[in-house]
Amino acid sequence: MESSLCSSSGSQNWSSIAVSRRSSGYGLSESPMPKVVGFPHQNRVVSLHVQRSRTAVATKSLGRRKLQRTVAFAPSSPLLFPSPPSASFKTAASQTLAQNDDGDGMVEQQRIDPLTPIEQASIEGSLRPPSSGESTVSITVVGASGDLAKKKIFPALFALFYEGCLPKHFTIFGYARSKMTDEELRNMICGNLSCRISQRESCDDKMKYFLSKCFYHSGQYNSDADFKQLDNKLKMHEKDRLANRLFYLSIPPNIFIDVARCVSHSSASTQGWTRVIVEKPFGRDSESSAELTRGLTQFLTEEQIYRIDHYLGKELVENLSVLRFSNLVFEPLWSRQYIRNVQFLFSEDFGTEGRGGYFDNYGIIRDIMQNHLLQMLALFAMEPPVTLDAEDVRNEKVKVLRSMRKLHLEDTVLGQYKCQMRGNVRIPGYTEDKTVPSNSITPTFAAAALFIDNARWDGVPFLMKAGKALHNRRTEIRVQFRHVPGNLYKWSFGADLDQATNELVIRVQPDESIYLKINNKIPGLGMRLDRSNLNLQFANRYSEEIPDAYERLLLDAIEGERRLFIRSDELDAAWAIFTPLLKELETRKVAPELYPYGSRGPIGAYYLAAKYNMRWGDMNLEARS
Ligand SMILES: NC(=O)C1=CN([C@@H]2O[C@H](COP(=O)(O)OP(=O)(O)OC[C@H]3O[C@@H](n4cnc5c(N)ncnc54)[C@H](OP(=O)(O)O)[C@@H]3O)[C@@H](O)[C@H]2O)C=CC1
Ligand SMILES: O=C1O[C@H](COP(=O)(O)O)[C@@H](O)[C@H](O)[C@H]1O
Repeated sequence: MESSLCSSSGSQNWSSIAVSRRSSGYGLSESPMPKVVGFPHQNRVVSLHVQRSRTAVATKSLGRRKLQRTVAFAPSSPLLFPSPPSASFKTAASQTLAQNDDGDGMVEQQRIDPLTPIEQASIEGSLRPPSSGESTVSITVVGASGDLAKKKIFPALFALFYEGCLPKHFTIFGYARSKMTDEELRNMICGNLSCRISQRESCDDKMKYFLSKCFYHSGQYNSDADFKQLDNKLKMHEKDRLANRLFYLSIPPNIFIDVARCVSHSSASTQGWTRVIVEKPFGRDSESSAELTRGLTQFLTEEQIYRIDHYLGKELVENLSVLRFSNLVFEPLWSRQYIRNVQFLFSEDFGTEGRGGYFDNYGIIRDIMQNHLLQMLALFAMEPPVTLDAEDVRNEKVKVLRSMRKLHLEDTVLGQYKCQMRGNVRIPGYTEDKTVPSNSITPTFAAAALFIDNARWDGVPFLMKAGKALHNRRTEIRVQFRHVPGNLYKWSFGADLDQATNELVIRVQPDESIYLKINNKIPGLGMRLDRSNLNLQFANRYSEEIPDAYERLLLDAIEGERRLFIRSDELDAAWAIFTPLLKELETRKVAPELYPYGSRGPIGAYYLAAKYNMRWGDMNLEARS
């Protein structure tokens, strides 16, 4: 159980990897006192803080969730968690380093990179171990006065604290230009905090304690002096402990680079790690995305940048690989041989209310398809990774994204919602939003047919559909299987054999579930067939509350687990698929088809599916609940 994992005794000891050029790379568990190991690495020193930690045991090969699984199977096995680790483990870790020194292209290239200020500081700092032997994590939410911070980030941090997943020593800072006292920040946060339904004990006490660890600093986003003041405040809280710092950039993208510079120059940890979570949008197309990456990497290493896509933190997206790779009934079917098409569906039953200013500059393709749906597609379609390590998984994602055909207009349908009457109430259309230009042609709906030109998926349409102001709120992956060859019961389906195809539905939200549509005999003396669902509904099966995506991702960032964050080459590959279409839309000023608020979207989407001889799974009668 996740909750028991975080609450268990080891949760307050943290591993710290100071200047490792590779993210989840090297972790050793040794003694209660942190040690600093310096590795001469040609002209530079790569150093590791080696500290007693449950998570630090073999960090490279055992991620948190792998540990979790191990705990679940053998909770009391002393062999699984040797403490201190065996000599053989230490040797294995040293060999990893030696191998990297010798032949690894990535490290080779890094040898000639100049050190960033953060690295320089960290390297210098790492030669001065902290005197107390303890470590602390400081989390600064930049853009703390904003919507995302209020609704998602602070509540997720509290949930982690509530579950015992934050280390013993932690401090949370809000940073933004708005003037606010610590108390005002706490008042702003507290309305959105909630305790897990399953375990409400000491809820009020925990909230009070958590709020007492939250502080606020007001400053400009481009002011080194303001970030230096933040640094001083952080130091007061960190005392003489080894300080690790996480910055969450919950701000508009045009100020990402200013903040990265200020963090790097004025607020980076000089001893422990410094990591920066960056929110989407990561650019508007291939060029602007590459420019953003170039800007950020002037001040941060790629390993310090955690590009967040909150869909990767959703329970059923995380479950996708488990479903596929650990079930014999699915794994062999996962190819063009058995799968006819795959659909990635996103719908919201509300418009862009309140976010029209942001949205109009991006549109639904950039807001949902290029990131959330494409990330799910990559996880769905990638080849089996060598291990579940971040780099192995991300390598496979990059490969499958690079095998995808570039998207063009003829395989796309665009829509924009218009006003609709509900009884006597008039629900305004997109362009009636005051923050949206009245002649905007930004799509609030899009459907697209994508293809992966590799051996596994050749010819299989991967359809995406995403829209705002539709009839329901739902995110799903639908896998439609091929017809059964020579189906003995085909007479019972009439002319429409499509009625008989098996369909696997992974409902990401709401009402998380996985169900498989099968053909079944209706009980009785006759022979009548019926479509039924083998249904795994999470709410019925599991009593645990499903954690919010931001909880998982924040915890991963604190632990240095990078698997669910987007690497820069992955981002490049993702933009390469959509940029030609986005350019085409801009130059040709393609007008979207209007659809009424609360409807099922433009009719054009049906024709797109028909072009590939398929139907949208969410349009079947049985999917209409
Ligand atoms: N809200 C959501 O659901 C999602 C948001 N995102 C992304 O997360 C980030 C934060 O989202 P959200 O909280 O909604 O954003 P906000 O627009 O609320 O911005 C956050 C804070 O940034 C500061 N800010 C806003 N505009 C500017 C500006 N032009 N120049 C300088 N500072 C500015 C404001 O703080 P102050 O004035 O106090 O400095 C504001 O409180 C954005 O990048 C967004 O795209 C991603 C996914 C979902
Ligand atoms: O990133 C975004 O996601 C939300 C939808 O997230 P969900 O977790 O509520 O499904 C979307 O509303 C927003 O437009 C987009 O920027």
